[in-house]
Amino acid sequence: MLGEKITARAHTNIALVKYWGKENEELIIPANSSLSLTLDEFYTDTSVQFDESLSSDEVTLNDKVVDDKKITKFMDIIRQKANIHTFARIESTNHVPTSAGLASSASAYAALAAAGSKAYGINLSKKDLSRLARRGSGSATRSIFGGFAAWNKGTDDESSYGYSIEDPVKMDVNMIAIILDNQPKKISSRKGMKISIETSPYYQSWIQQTTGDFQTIEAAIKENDFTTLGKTAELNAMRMHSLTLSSDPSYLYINADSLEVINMVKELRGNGIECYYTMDAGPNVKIICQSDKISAITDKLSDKFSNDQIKVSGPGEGIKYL
Ligand SMILES: Nc1ncnc2c1ncn2[C@@H]1O[C@H](COP(=O)(O)OP(=O)(O)OP(=O)(O)O)[C@@H](O)[C@H]1O
Ligand SMILES: C[C@@](O)(CCOP(=O)(O)OP(=O)(O)O)CC(=O)O
Repeated sequence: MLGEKITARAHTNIALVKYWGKENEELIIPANSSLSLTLDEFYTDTSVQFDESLSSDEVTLNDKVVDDKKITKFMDIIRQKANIHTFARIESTNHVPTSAGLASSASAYAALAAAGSKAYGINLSKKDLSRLARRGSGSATRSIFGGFAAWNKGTDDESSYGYSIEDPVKMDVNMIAIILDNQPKKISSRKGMKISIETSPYYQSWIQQTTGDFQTIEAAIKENDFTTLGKTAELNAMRMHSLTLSSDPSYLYINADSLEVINMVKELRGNGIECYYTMDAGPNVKIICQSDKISAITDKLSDKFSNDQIKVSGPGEGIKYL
């Protein structure tokens, strides 16, 4: 028997308050709540169809056959919920560089959760969809929602879920991603955050600080206060990266090109062009700015980077079926 083929689209999100560390690795319960902006330019389309003639899941990612145990493990969670033990054909296309700190795992598992659950006949609310997506990759919890979204830390599977803070977004806010390297990173976020939580002597301070950053950014969104949002997001990102430096062994996602972009942002700011930077588990930098500053920033960036390395994105929408 062949099930119905279901296709879902999920956009990536970039955290303004980062998730960096798990309290429960199996269930992916984070050590802190996080908050993000979903982006319209980067997304994943995934289709799922179960097929009784298959003896294992058949997965293609960007038209290439992949053998990824994480995907099968995730599909097993869906199969268990649906009580259907048939394997599936899964086709996924990333309109975002894979594994390069541009949150491909966020859009990937949000799209797979939505397409997979529906293909196996389970209808989930957005909250339950976010709990399911979380089991694939933590940041995917937030990609179920558009605009500003959050992931409530919680303490167990039930209480650790995503929710919308504001969608559509009222604030004029954009992100400019500078693609410095589109190769998969050497230390995955999963591995990196594990080293940090286990060895950084500053980890507890991070938890305290990031709880305050969450409240500050949440209030800034409500008050349409771009300056506080940008400043706090920049600080939060660097606080996260300082955990990587203070870990044993220490590691670093920031490279020489990232530093060059960071310095450009500081220079632009010094010249009255308000903008802020954030970075995830890879060297690419994302600049947070308002619409009237985009051309001044991209002009400056184009002194050093080519046009196809510079991607401007506004707020994106939440999960949808195609
Ligand atoms: N469309 C997809 N479907 C299923 N799995 C995917 C897809 N795209 C990426 N992945 C998987 O997601 C993982 C990449 O996630 P990883 O967390 O390392 O990087 P990232 O998401 O790009 O960056 P970040 O650390 O900022 O989240 C890899 O295991 C990759 O195979
Ligand atoms: C730096 C981050 O982008 C880390 C994201 O980590 P992942 O969600 O990729 O990790 P796993 O849950 O282990 O799959 C910050 C964030 O998105 O909040």
